[in-house]
Amino acid sequence: MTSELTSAEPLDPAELDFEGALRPSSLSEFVGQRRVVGQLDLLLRAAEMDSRTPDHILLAGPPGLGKTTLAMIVAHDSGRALRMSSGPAISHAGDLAALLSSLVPGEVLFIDEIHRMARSAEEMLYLAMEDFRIDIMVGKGVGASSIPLELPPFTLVGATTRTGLLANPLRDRFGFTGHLEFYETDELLQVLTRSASLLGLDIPQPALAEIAGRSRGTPRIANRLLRRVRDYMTVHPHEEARTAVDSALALYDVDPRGLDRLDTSVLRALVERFGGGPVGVSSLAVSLGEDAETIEAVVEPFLIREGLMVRTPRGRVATSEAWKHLNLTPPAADQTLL
Ligand SMILES: Nc1ncnc2c1ncn2[C@@H]1O[C@H](COP(=O)(O)OP(=O)(O)OP(=O)(O)O)[C@@H](O)[C@H]1O
Repeated sequence: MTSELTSAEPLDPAELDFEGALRPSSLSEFVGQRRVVGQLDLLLRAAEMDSRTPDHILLAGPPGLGKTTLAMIVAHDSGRALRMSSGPAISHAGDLAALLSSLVPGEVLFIDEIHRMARSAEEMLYLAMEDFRIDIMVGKGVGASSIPLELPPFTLVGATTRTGLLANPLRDRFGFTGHLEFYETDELLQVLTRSASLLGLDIPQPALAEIAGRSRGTPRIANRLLRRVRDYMTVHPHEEARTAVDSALALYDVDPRGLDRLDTSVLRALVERFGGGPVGVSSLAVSLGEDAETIEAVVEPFLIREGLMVRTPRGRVATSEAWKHLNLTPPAADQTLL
């Protein structure tokens, strides 16, 4: 299991409060993701000039990159109310019907992990997104009938870590899909500088830059590491800031490149148990007792971006860089795929 510190998911209520306090509330405060931010800005401004509800928006990317934050900003910047739900909370069509029928005109409906919504609800959503109406089934069997229900116009913002799991008809009904990318280190430094100032922490830039470089390209993780470094500095007030960062992060198994315990164990399994691959993600997951979806949605995108793993039609393969990172000798060139 991954540790609390390096998991890209929000975990407990204290964590959520902490995240809430650091969340940027407008597009101008949102660091990075320039392409998606520019596209969203245009979409919102055009809708405002035409006095209509903005098109439905799909936000895709690994956890902790700012999908929920952007959904909140869409509501805030367009002066609309926001309703929040998530795919796992919509376990049948009735849940979605209740949600949709209680929307106020123009409201922004955010559905996190939309790929995990029940299939029957997904089908109901097609009509709701396109025509702002749903058909409610009454009764069962031969006596069943459907009652059409008009909905107020609304903007759906869906978030997913797995676009591939969304049915095409659902994907096609979003007017815009924004793909969020991992952040560059200098962008994470901006996130951390802002967070440190909001939290009233006096941490020098080189120490913040070190945290930024070890945050897996993810603002949520950057903020969480900052919190642990702050704890460390509270307990060891005389330690120099840059050394304190190294000590705090070593304590939580964050390696110099930002790989956490789960990243390292996936890489190790790939190299040591499967000779560097190719291997299927489900075999990797079973060998580690981990969830295949977590590996696919959280670990893999980061290892691929770091140039440590590649996806091939035959499975996942460790690059020679991965062997080096683990201080192991790669097999002879004629045996490696890369
Ligand atoms: N671009 C950004 N600038 C500053 N802070 C950010 C940015 N993106 C995310 N954050 C910070 O990271 C935290 C996590 O972001 P958020 O909850 O929006 O991620 P998410 O992609 O929705 O994750 P999940 O898919 O797990 O819900 C937020 O509390 C916010 O403080």
